[in-house]
Amino acid sequence: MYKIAVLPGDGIGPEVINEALKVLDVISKKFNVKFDVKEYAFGGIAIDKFGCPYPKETENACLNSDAVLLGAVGGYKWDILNGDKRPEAGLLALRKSLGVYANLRPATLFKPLKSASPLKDELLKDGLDILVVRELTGGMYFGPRGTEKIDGGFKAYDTEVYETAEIKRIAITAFETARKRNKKITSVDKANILDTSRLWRSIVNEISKDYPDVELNHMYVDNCAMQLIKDPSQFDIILTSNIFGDILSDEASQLTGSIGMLPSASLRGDKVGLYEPIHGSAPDIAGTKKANPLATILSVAMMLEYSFDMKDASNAIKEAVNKVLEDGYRTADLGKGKLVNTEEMGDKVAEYIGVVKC
Ligand SMILES: NC(=O)C1=CN([C@@H]2O[C@H](COP(=O)(O)OP(=O)(O)OC[C@H]3O[C@@H](n4cnc5c(N)ncnc54)[C@H](O)[C@@H]3O)[C@@H](O)[C@H]2O)C=CC1
Ligand SMILES: CC(C)CC(=O)C(=O)O
Ligand SMILES: [Mg+2]
Repeated sequence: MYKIAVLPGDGIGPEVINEALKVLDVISKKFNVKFDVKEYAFGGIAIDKFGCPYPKETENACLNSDAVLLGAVGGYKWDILNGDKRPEAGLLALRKSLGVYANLRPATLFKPLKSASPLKDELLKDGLDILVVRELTGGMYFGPRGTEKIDGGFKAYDTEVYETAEIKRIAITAFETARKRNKKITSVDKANILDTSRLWRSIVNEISKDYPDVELNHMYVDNCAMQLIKDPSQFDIILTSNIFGDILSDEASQLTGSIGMLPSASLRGDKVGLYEPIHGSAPDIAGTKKANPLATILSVAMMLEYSFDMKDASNAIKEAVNKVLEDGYRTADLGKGKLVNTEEMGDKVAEYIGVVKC
């Protein structure tokens, strides 16, 4: 029996989580594994109910679970709040409390979605399979920040801080992962300007000495943003900092057809893993049944693989997603096809996994 703390969150979060749980239920029956699934308040909804985005009860449940499955947080309603009072601050606190420093974001193009990608056919002939390995518990989002009143207005600052140990461990994750993939890493930084990036680069170079079989190159982040569109086939693993990984993975997602396709796993060695789609709470489409649940469903596939060592079950989900897309079913973000809403897409994946619908 695996204990899963589920944090639906805000906006489309609960909508996509419903579909992910539908799929998990089918997996439970097909693979005869029990999941103890409990939902907890998190994000804006927790602010409304308890006055804080990451209540103690939720934190205890997450720390005592085998895995955490998250929808998304945030929304217009809470945009007037500042700093630690915001739903997004709860997200940072969750990641920090679990210590999940390694955020794996696979940008994979499912073949049936080729026409939904903005890339030309010749750039997609070998498909698209990039893994962004993003440092998740340090850097700009966790450095000192503040706003102070000064003559003539205000002064606001955010600070990027990285220590050797933080860079070492994420670099090791990337090199170990590279050995299981195509042995190629592009480390992305801004070492022509930032001290943190120069430290990043020197430590990545140092770690690379232990992995002579893995090809390493370095690229500035502005160039990387451009190269991703120009020729994404040059990338296999992109190893980068918290803020750069956040931005580049949203960009990479678009090459796969939609941000609604990208799952993620946030890991820390053998500790509790956190699984979430890379997208946010999409308040612009919340309540319209337009949300694509596949990123969250694919996050369940990552959970099965990384936290529960259930590779067959994980593959069953990925194959079902591919088949559903092959048969032409599309949520609105995926372009032309047999238009389905959020629930219908979840139903289709559940059905295609090969168990009687429940
Ligand atoms: N992990 C999390 O909980 C995250 C939360 N946020 C929060 O989410 C809120 C909205 O942020 P945005 O910048 O608009 O980013 P977003 O990722 O929520 O949405 C960006 C665009 O992509 C679309 N989109 C996102 N997910 C989709 C899906 N599954 N299916 C179809 N379309 C989808 C949205 O409709 C929107 O047009 C903010 O409060 C933000 O802080 C943003 C990113 C991550
Ligand atoms: C809302 C941010 C704190 C995080 C984010 O955009 C992300 O992790 O993708
Ligand atoms: Mg983001």
